[in-house]
Amino acid sequence: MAKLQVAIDLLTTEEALALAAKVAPYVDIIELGTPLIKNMGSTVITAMKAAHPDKLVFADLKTADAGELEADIAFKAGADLVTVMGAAGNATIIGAVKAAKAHGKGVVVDTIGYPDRVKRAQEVTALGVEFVELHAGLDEQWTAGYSIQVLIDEAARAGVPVSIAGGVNIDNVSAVIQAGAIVAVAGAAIYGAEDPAAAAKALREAIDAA
Ligand SMILES: O=C([C@H](O)CO)[C@H](O)[C@H](O)COP(=O)(O)O
Repeated sequence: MAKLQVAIDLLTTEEALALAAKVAPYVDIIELGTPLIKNMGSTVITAMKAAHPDKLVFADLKTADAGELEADIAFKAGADLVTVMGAAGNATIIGAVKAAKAHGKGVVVDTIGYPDRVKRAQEVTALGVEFVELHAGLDEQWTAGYSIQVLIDEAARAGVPVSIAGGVNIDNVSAVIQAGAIVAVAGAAIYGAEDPAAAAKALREAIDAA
């Protein structure tokens, strides 16, 4: 069954915990966004895992170097999954995977900004990562002409475990799952909704029906 990941791009631990409390019944993975971790440090990871020990806590570190060291910090704080940039060297990804194995946790590679996301997804899967995030970041989403269809098409031909992030919402989540993504990542569609719990519930139901 495909998973729903809520991406929390809020800026304080208090706000993140409040949102997670509302949407936890409907999500499998709670992502602490990069701006949130940069603002609050690894303490937000510890607080979220303590509040939701039954969920996978995803620390969106977007590591570009010192893979083993940065991943180790997040795993010690309570993360289950951490991100490393696909644009980083293989040595960085291998280092993070080493830390993940030591903790019994996992690494996700984020392909944001990478020219050929499918090729990189296939390469890094061989390095032992859990899955690869086919990702159009917020800046790319706000660029004229952006469509999530690009990511959906890439997922359909990736042939390796992928998630999709970059404007997932109730109108496109079925296509995201039907394309083969094992995880649908939804940020603004949940935290920006008037009723985040209802938004998460609708996404959960659409995923389960896809
Ligand atoms: O990872 C993200 C971005 O780089 C900011 O941290 C987002 O969480 C990701 O893009 C999902 O958010 P939405 O696109 O708002 O669904």
